[in-house]
Amino acid sequence: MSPFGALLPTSRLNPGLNWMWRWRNTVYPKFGTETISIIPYIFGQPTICTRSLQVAKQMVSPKGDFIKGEEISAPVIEFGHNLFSVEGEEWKRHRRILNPAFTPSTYALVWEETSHIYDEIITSEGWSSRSDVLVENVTDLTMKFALVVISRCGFGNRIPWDFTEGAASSMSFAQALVVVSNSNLLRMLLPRSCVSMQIDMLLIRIQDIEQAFVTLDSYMANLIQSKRESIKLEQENSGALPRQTSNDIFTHMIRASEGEGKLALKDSELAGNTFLMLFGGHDTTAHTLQAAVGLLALYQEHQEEVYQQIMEVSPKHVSELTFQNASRLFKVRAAFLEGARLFPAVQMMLRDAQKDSVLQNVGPDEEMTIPVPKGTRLVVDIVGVQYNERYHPDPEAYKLERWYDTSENDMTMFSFGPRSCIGRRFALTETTCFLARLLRDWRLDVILEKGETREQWRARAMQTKAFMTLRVNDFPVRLVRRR
Ligand code: HEM
Repeated sequence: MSPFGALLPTSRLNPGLNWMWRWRNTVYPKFGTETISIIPYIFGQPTICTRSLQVAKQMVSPKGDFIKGEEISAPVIEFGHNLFSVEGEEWKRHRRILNPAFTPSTYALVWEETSHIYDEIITSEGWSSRSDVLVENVTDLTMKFALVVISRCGFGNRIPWDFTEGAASSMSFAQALVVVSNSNLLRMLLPRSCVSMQIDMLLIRIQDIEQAFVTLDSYMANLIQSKRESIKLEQENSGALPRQTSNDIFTHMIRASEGEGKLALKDSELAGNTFLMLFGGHDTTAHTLQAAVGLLALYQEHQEEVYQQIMEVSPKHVSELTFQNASRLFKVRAAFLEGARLFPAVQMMLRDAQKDSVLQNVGPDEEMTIPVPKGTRLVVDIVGVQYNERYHPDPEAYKLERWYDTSENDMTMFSFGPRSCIGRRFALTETTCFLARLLRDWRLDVILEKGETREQWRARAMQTKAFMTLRVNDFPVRLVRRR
């Protein structure tokens, strides 16, 4: 469970990053408990992992015993400290600055933009006159979709669906973001001197990684500069600019970076939070949406049920699918949440014990406690929690009704308590709108191989790979026009 171990594949000798998903049904039953420890053979610190919510809540409590140590936040602080990486009073300051950017008016904007983006997809991809469309790689579609949404609603940057950028450089911003999110761990481990050498394939790849960081750095610097200019202009012309330029998350951050006192962001923190919002607001949502689309395409009867609800909400015209009507689309939201339960993009949450401490209620005997020496790594196994039959009976089964009557506190895929995901409603809004629009127009279906059953498709296509986030392997889907 070290950065080095995380780079190696999951095997009996090394848990790697994918063990939680691969061993989800075996590892805890094997030891007869919901909290286990991993002790390294050769070097490294011991790790305590749990799939019990009682124990998990103690691990992520902001009380102060367990924190995101340097190694844990390293992959997201390349550009500066941010809301994810800081602790205690610093965390409260970052959260107070960013909270006002996540309001109902932000979500109304997210809904409106998602709807526009869907219309742009239909025209730009040439789907408007087609009765049948093959989406060769769902990940490409959902990654681009989530990137365009966060650019428009997070950064007030209204890039069109068919954007082409980076013409002058050899790597586009979108590619750079993907390379950076996939390679942070590798970059942390490799000495920078490797970067100037081009000996073999591996080192050429390292050069790509470096270029991705440079591309992203310069993109973010441009973004910050042009936003500062547009805010200045907006102040001069007060109100003459469109709403998106003044109500997005980024504007809140820039204003804080120009302020003074308690609620001010330093320049490095502005860059750090910019990266965090781009990455956190994009990668997680895209991979969860991909899983949700695959599962809906697989389970036709559930898809039909969701479709019926969409038609009840918008019987006459698509314009009836409004933000105000979003709460009536609870089956659509459930399809996203069940995708996120079965394939949680954030598969684990890590903390380090900063002093000797104790974990309470460690099963199977509820009274049991275990000592946690200072320096121990703690892991909330979100896959384990979400496949725990105590919380989700028949955990491998795809059941949308699990989510019909739930509160936000039950959505463990977004964490729990004060440090839970600040972008939860943002993600739920964009994905509910996108799925509602897509399913209203198209019936989704998987592409089976000759003689393959639907369950065999699930076992083949819906395997995972883990980088900074957990994701399902690439797969195609077919869209068959309904109207
Ligand atoms: C399906 C989509 C998403 C999932 C599954 C997800 C999951 C999570 C989880 C589990 C955490 C807690 C991590 C920890 O404590 O170690 C978290 C934190 C965070 N997420 Fe998300 N997230 C999603 C979408 C978003 C979006 C759209 C944004 C921004 C627009 C975002 C921004 C953040 C930030 C800034 C934090 C740190 C919060 C803090 O420490 O106070 N996330 N997310």
